Amino acid sequence: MSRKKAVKGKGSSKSPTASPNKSKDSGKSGKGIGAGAPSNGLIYPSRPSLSNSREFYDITFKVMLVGDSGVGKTCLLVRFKDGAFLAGSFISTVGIDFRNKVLNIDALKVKLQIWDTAGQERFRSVTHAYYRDAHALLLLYDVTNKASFDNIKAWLTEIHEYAQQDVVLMLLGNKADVAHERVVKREEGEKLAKVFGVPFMETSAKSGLNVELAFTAVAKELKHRSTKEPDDPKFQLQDYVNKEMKSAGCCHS
Ligand SMILES: Nc1nc2c(ncn2[C@@H]2O[C@H](COP(=O)(O)OP(=O)(O)OP(=O)(O)O)[C@@H](O)[C@H]2O)c(=O)[nH]1
Repeated sequence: MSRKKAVKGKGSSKSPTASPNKSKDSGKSGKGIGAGAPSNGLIYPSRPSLSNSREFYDITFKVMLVGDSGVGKTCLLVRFKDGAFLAGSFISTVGIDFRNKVLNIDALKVKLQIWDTAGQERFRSVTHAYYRDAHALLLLYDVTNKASFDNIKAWLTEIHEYAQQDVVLMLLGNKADVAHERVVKREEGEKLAKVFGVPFMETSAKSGLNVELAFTAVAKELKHRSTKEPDDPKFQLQDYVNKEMKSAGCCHS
């Protein structure tokens, strides 16, 4: 499969929904983020709205994929959106790209607008500008690349600097399918996540392991936060993920 990545300023040839040049959400839903929306970017249409994939939704959130170049951000998004794996030669994302997906979460249609950022250092200033609007961040490293794991601390520093304080954050160890080249143990990922107090799991864009779960868990947390009554118990993202993995029998890669 030939691969093309987003080119900042020219829109994406990879995704028909994406164009950083257009107003956010392309205005196709008539409910563009920022247009009459509260300052936190949440959109509560008075009646169900159309996402730009022409699916109705009740509420929408922005999720950003971050992490070193090559960890699999684009592949994770494509797996989630299209159920396919982008095999073959690796073409780095240029700038930023987004795609939408509507999920059914507890009787609500939740639209995730998922931003795929370029991991390369030279695009950092472009991606910084998008952090403050993100409701959730999926921070990826590659279990076959120690440097990408070691860089997680630097990514967290960057996130604390640029993202909203209450952003939903999740650490993902991607490429869990590659047993023979693994250099970061699952336990190491778990330990690091514990130190920083963030939920964690391993994923594989190639096999699909935990991909749907990662996005669903984040969508559940966001939906819970935005609809919960003061007395409602807090949604425990890590507990939810652990329970789901256990029931799917997929705790280990
Ligand atoms: N085996 C395996 N390979 C993967 C997986 N995810 C991504 N890859 C491969 O890793 C390479 C990089 O994937 P991308 O998704 O383009 O990486 P990226 O994080 O978007 O990189 P940048 O756009 O530069 O930030 C590609 O060759 C993919 O085929 C995975 O889960 N398993």
